[in-house]
Amino acid sequence: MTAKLLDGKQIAAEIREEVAHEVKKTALELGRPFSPCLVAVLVGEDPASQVYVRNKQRACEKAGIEGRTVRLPAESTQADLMKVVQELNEDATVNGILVQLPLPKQGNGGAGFDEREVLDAIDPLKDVDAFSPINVGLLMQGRPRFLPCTPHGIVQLLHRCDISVAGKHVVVVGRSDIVGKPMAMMLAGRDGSCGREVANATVTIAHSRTEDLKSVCRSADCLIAAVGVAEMIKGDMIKPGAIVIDVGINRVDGKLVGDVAFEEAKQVAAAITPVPGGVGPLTIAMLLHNTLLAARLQMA
Ligand SMILES: Nc1nc(=O)c2c([nH]1)NC[C@@H]1CN(c3ccc(C(=O)N[C@@H](CCC(=O)O)C(=O)O)cc3)C=[N+]21
Repeated sequence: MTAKLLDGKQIAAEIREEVAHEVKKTALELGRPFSPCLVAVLVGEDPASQVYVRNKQRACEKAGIEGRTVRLPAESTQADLMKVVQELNEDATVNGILVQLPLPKQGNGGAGFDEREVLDAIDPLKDVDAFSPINVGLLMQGRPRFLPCTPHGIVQLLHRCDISVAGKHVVVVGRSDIVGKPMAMMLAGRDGSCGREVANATVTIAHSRTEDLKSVCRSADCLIAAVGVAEMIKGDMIKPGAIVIDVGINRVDGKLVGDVAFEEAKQVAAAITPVPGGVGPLTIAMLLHNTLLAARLQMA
C-alpha cells in the first residue's frame, strides 16, 4: 500500500480563491475599491528568495492583493533596512510587511544584519509573518492575531483533509521560531485556541540533540519534519499508517527535495505531503489570508 498524497497545491488554490472572494466581497460592502497591500522587503539577490518573492507576487495579483517588493542591495546597512521598515510602518497604504529571511550574511558592512532588531521593528498590526514578539506572545497565550503562515497552512491542510490529531501523538522535528515552536503550540492547544478545529494533540518537539530520534519519530501518529536537512527522515523512522508532513525545501543538484525520504516514506505512511506541491504553496496562501486580515484590522 502506498500513502495517500496530501495535495497542498490544490488546497492552497482553494484558500487563495476564498481570499480573492473575500477581497471582492469587502469592496462591495465598502462601496469603494479595496485592495490590501503586501510589501516584501528583499535584501540581496539570493536565488531561492527571488523565486519565493516572485511566486508570492503572482499569488497576490490573482487574489486582488497588491504585491510590492522593495529591493535593497546586499551591501546595505542595518540603518538602511531599519529606515525602510519604519517608512513602511508609517505608510497607511501598506497593510502587510514581510522581510524576507534569511538576511544576507555579508550585509551591514560585513558584520551581518541584526535580524531580531528588524523583526522587532515591524508594526505588529502589519506583521503578516507573525514573527514580532507581540504576535508570538498572543499565539502563546492562545489568542492569536496573525498565525504564522507555514504552521497555519499545515493546520488548514489537516483540517481540509479531515485529519484529526486530537488525542494523538504528534512529533514535530525542528524547534525553529518560524515553524517548529509555533506548530507545536497550535496543535497542543485547546479547541478553538487557534481559531481552528485542529487541536488537542499530544505534542513532542524533537531536534538535533534528541536521543534516539528514530524511536521518538516512530512513536508519532503524525510526524512533522521541519529540520532543513534533505531526506533526513527515513522510512524506518515512520510508524506504519502515520501522517507525514514535510516542511523541508532543500535544493539538491537543482532539484527540490524535502526533509523526508519520500520514496521510502510513502511505502510506510498512510498519507504524506509531497515536495514540491505540499506545504510550500500553503505558506503563500496563508500569507495572503494574513494580508487580508491585516487590511481589515487596520480599517477597524
Ligand atoms: N519572512 C519570511 N517569510 C517566509 O514565509 C519565508 C521567508 N521569509 N524566507 C524563506 C521561506 C521559504 N518560504 C517558502 C514559501 C513557499 C514556497 C513554495 O511555494 N514552494 C513550492 C516550490 C517553489 C519552487 O519551485 O522553488 C512548493 O513547495 O511546491 C517555498 C518556500 C517562505 N519563507
